[in-house]
Amino acid sequence: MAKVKYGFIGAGSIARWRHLNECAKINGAEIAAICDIDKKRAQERAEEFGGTVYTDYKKMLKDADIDAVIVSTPNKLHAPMTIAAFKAGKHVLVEKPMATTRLEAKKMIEAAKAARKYLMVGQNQRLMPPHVRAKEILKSGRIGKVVSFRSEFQHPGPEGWSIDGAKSWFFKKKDAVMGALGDLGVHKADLMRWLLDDDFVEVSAFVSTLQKKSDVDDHGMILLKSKKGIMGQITASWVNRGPENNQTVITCTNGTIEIGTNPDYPVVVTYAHGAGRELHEVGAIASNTNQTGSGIMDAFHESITKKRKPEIDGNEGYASVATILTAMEAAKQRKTLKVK
Ligand SMILES: NC(=O)C1=CN([C@@H]2O[C@H](COP(=O)(O)OP(=O)(O)OC[C@H]3O[C@@H](n4cnc5c(N)ncnc54)[C@H](OP(=O)(O)O)[C@@H]3O)[C@@H](O)[C@H]2O)C=CC1
Ligand SMILES: O=C1CO[C@H](CO)[C@@H](O)[C@@H]1O
Repeated sequence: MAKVKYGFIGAGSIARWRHLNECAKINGAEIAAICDIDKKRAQERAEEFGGTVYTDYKKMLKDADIDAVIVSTPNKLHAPMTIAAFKAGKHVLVEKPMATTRLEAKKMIEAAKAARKYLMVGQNQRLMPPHVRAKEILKSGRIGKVVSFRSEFQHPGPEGWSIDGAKSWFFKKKDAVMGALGDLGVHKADLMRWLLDDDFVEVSAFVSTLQKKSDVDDHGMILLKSKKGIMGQITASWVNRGPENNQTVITCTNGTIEIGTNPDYPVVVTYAHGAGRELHEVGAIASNTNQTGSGIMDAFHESITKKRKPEIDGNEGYASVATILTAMEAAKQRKTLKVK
């Protein structure tokens, strides 16, 4: 079988540490092209991983040999680049948040349908080994039904991740549109929808901008209610100066699951009424580096080669980003809103 040829738009942090790295290790995958508006950056990546260098993604998309495209650029560019890639007949893996408005997200889904190509969204928290284990435990039914949860993603801010440090686009409304809620909260909205096998129907939220360098929110909290009636809380923040906090605690009728609260045991189950504990040693929760589970690139490649719709498709991406967009609206209006 011929190799699947991939083109990368955006050669920054996530492309470098995850997508290109993972792609280079996949049998049957070829890094055919790397595009970045910063030519030097694209050239550096191409020296390391191979591929033709582009600075204009529209030119790259004209290459008929490229089968699939990975969009990892500032949020605002996700939708136009994805739609252009579908028009050029490519499959697309787009980073989260998939879009910055509901309309854009819908147009991306329609464009995928019209092109008969796959759209996958980079909501990679679902693939982290502790989260996969927690899902298995919940599914087994041994700790009963979920009642409530809290899930947090707090780290010192994108300057530690992004290629441009404190000057990064993440802090600029014109490129990022959303702040910490859109950046980290969307991971948690997606994770919780998937873990609970449920959708959020009502939200209220608070957001603030605590750092001068940011003109988007950098600290936010959402209260959520699901279709099944589960209530929970998501915190997303770029102002935590301690170690990264990527924790989830799920309370069920027969016990509690803690994910990421104990450094030695990423998943801890405590049964109700002193009926014992389970300590699970299962890999790490990691975004840009040290990923120990299978990555999103592998999942995307598998979907293409096995001709199977990606599990994290456009509709999944839509439901997660719509939860966050509604939370942002709820915060602004100081109201509880129905997720739409
Ligand atoms: N799933 C996950 O765990 C993660 C997801 N992400 C997501 O990935 C996306 C990218 O983030 P990250 O890699 O950290 O950001 P970076 O800033 O490190 O990289 C983005 C790159 O895109 C380039 N770029 C900007 N405009 C264009 C354009 N028109 N054409 C081609 N390239 C362009 C930037 O160049 P320049 O700097 O010159 O503008 C930069 O090199 C974000 O949406 C983020 O939310 C990020 C990290 C982890
Ligand atoms: O998981 C992640 C780690 O931090 C990055 C910068 O805030 C995010 O964009 C990313 O999704």
